[in-house]
Amino acid sequence: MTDKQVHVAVGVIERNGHIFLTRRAAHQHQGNKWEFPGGKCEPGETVAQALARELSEELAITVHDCSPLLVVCHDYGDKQVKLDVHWVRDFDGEPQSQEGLEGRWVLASVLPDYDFPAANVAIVEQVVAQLLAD
Ligand SMILES: Nc1nc2c([nH]c(=O)n2[C@H]2C[C@H](O)[C@@H](COP(=O)(O)OP(=O)(O)OP(=O)(O)O)O2)c(=O)[nH]1
Ligand SMILES: [Mg+2]
Repeated sequence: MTDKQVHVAVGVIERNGHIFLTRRAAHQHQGNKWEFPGGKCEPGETVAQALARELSEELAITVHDCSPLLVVCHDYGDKQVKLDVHWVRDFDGEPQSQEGLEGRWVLASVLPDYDFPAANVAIVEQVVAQLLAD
């Protein structure tokens, strides 16, 4: 991982075939795009710890367990990201954006219709393929 690369813990929160998405704020990097909730890993944290912290802060849910799905490295030019994507199926609470962002449950089959950051193409493919296989 290079110095400039940002390590991000990303959660695919799934319940009954639906995935919870949030929409990034206009002023943020990749503003107004839909995303799988998550955020940057802090020094000394495991990805699972970072994900649990971010989802508690951003959505007020308690993650009990998560499992690795895939890692996506992407260069946006202005920023390089390493997205460490995990399934989140074992959690308590109803996700609700604590930061005033738009959020919604989306049926997996319509995920390709959403406007995500470029790095998310591979994630969406994996999620749809896995859920159709279930
Ligand atoms: N959470 C998340 N970030 C994504 C996705 N796809 C994608 O390219 N990103 C990028 C956008 C950002 O450059 C980076 C996430 O960093 P961030 O700035 O939102 O992290 P954070 O939640 O810790 O935010 P902050 O504390 O800096 O406000 O990863 C995604 O699906 N989910
Ligand atoms: Mg975030």
